[in-house]
Amino acid sequence: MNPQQYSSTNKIADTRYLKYQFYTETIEVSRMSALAFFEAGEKQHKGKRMFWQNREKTFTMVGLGHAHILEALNPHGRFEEVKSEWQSLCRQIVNEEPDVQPILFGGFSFDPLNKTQSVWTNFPQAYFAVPAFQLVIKDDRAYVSIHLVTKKTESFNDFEALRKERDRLIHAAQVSELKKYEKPLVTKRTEIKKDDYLASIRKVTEVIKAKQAEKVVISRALKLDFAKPLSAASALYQASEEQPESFLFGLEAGSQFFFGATPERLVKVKDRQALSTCLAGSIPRGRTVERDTQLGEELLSDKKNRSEHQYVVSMISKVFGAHSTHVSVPKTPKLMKIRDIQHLYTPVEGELMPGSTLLDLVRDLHPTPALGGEPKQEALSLIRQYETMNRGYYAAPVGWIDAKGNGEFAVAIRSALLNETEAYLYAGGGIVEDSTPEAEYDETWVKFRPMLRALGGQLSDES
Ligand SMILES: C=C(O[C@H]1C=CC=C(C(=O)O)[C@@H]1O)C(=O)O
Ligand SMILES: [Mg+2]
Repeated sequence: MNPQQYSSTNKIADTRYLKYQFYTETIEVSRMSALAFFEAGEKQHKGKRMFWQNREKTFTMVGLGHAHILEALNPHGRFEEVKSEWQSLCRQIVNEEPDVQPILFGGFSFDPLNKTQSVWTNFPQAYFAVPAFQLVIKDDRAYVSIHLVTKKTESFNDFEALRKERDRLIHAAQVSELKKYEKPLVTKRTEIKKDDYLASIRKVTEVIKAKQAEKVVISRALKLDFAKPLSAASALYQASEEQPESFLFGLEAGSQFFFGATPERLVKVKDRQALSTCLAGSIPRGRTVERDTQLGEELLSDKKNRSEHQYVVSMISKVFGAHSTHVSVPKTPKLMKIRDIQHLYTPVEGELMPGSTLLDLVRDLHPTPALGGEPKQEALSLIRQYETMNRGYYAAPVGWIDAKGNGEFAVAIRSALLNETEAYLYAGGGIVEDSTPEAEYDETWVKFRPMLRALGGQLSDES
């Protein structure tokens, strides 16, 4: 691979990978179910699997096993660390494949400075991996790649063993019966620190009225207990059934599995074209067409929701202005209608400037005021102060980047952490001057709905 493919302005001299060789081999295979491939790795690769499907369903990636792991330890430089390590590693690619690139998949925690004890024990501040076996389905074609990152110069035997395992996985995925996954049986549903959540909204609203911040996103968690452990494949299946019009992602870290079906793109880069989505401001769907349209119109003209949205548009436009040219931002939001909820939505596009990369955009965008607030640092410190939980990877960037610098990150909302027989679900909302705790509380219930339905935790009077 040509080292110049990456920005030549990367001045961090990284010698860590000079001794490594990064071998890749890709074959085209008959199309198969991505979930069946994920499931085929249940025994050999459990704890080290990844799943991604974009909102448009034109790109699906499944990763099984880790050829290489990148974990960033420095809370202040984690984006840089991942970026420079990935660039260095890509320089060691021995042979370039024409159809698909090796992918680095993973995510970041929402706030590395939040020290609140949490259930996210297996997830470091940044957790990325190059899969040993990578299935990519795009343009109606399927490819399986093997990746081997090694210091050994003679790795013929290792590669032979990987080919055998690849063929086993493909065969298992192609001949497996389509599994019927049962809805899990929920034995208990707990609202975590509901009173603290309501109190935090009151406090934050006061702080906003006192002009110490303009917007702060406050969230809360629900816990579900299951009669028996829920498999990662089954959780993904349920999420895709319930929320097909979203990004679908899953990231395993040992016995824990973070997954979700989010409508929100943080940023995508393809051939140096960058695209982000401003998504903030919400109202439920109506039961009839008339009511639905009426609610949509109400959302479009509601002052509080428009202000929630505008902070996001301004911030994303500003970040795009710093990293790209030809920035386009529609003047007024549209509606994004998904199964349970309607959102205000504004796409932002631009052409990356030389020297700017996808991970630079991720670093500067996260968290947008759709998940953090405005101003960013004040909002983060208010969240640390008033939100009595640790978000872990909820509301943080999860996604992928390939060896050419193309990739996409979603904002990991409408998500849950699966921890054997328990699941933690998260939802929040943008608090502005005229927010009320009751309305925000109701809004979180609507946002919990897709994951609750997927995990069988909805009450019988909820749909
Ligand atoms: C924080 C969440 O949603 C964000 C994204 C869209 C709309 C939002 C809102 O209207 O408050 C939130 O900013 C969540 O789903 O947990
Ligand atoms: Mg809102």
